Amino acid sequence: MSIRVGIVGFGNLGRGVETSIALQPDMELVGVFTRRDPAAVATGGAAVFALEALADYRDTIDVLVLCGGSKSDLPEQSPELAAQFTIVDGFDTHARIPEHFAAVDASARTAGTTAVISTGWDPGLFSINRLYGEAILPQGATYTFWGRGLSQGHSDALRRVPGVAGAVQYTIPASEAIERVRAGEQPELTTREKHDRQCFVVLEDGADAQEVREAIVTMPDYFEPYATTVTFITAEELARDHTGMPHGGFVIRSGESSPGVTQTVEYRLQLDSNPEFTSSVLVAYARAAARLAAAGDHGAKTPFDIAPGLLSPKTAAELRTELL
Ligand SMILES: NC(=O)C1=CN([C@@H]2O[C@H](COP(=O)(O)OP(=O)(O)OC[C@H]3O[C@@H](n4cnc5c(N)ncnc54)[C@H](OP(=O)(O)O)[C@@H]3O)[C@@H](O)[C@H]2O)C=CC1
Ligand SMILES: N[C@@H](C[C@H]1CC(C(=O)O)=NO1)C(=O)O
Repeated sequence: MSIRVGIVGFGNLGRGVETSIALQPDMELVGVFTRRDPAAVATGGAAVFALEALADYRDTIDVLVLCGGSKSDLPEQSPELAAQFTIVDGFDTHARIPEHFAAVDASARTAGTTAVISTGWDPGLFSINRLYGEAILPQGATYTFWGRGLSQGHSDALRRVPGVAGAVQYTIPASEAIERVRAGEQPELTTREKHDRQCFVVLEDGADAQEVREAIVTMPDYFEPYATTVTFITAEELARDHTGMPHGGFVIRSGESSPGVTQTVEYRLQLDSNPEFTSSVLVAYARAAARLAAAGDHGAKTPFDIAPGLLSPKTAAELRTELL
């Protein structure tokens, strides 16, 4: 029996989820549900429906993959849709994950659904590797570096600023900080000492550039903690120079298992396409969410709560013989 999937929101992630589902032996895509006019949304072949039509699909969709923006879509959509469906989201406003979890958990427990939140790569796979490092090497230091690459969450946050017609954000890691970490110094590094953020913004006609710049650099959680630059460009330049979405980074845990015995754990990603990779993670967690829901394991989950085997289309017996 295939897992029947719905996509909510059709942007970079939504397109990636459609592509990823086509690669899965045990999944089928029921359709895309959008807040826009369905006729205006071009998919790779998937049927498109108005978001309001979702209520008619409660018996024909096993799990929804929510592809909205974390700045303002998911805080509303995830709790709302968890009241009707098993869902997966990539909510990535780290400072607000506890409150997002609480809101989604209350909704899912009341409805008897399962909701996997904050999966992807960070939060997500990087979070899991930070946990492994700290559980295995209690004496040590953990570091996370991203980029240079395009952050979808920060680009989405830029696009939500009044007066912004289009935007992208690149994350730049501090090479000196990386060198100190790799040298085993275990330095104390502030947020500002690890990354800079470069924003490229297209203004709406009549928007005030200084007001937009100020709204960006002071934005809590996203830009305020960082050295952030804002460059205004034309829509033509955005379309010509900023369509690729490569990214990547690494998590490193350096610690001592006994005095003088240093152990280093590193997990690295190098991504041609941030959205296609993130979508692939969301789809694997959609499989886990559907299985947890079928087993009656309801409420909100983070990637920490989910056994890795649930992500695989292989049976537990196959995993024991092939991957253990
Ligand atoms: N955990 C992780 O590691 C990661 C998390 N993410 C999260 O994924 C979120 C979504 O990223 P991304 O897909 O790049 O965001 P997009 O801006 O591409 O899409 C967000 C939403 O905007 C709407 N939209 C898309 N295109 C248009 C358009 N042309 N006109 C009007 N509305 C549009 C869609 O909703 P609708 O169809 O309803 O209009 C869509 O769901 C990010 O905010 C980030 O938080 C991303 C990467 C990694
Ligand atoms: N959630 C991020 C995924 C990684 C990238 C990132 C950053 O560049 O700040 N933080 O986490 C994204 O939206 O791309």
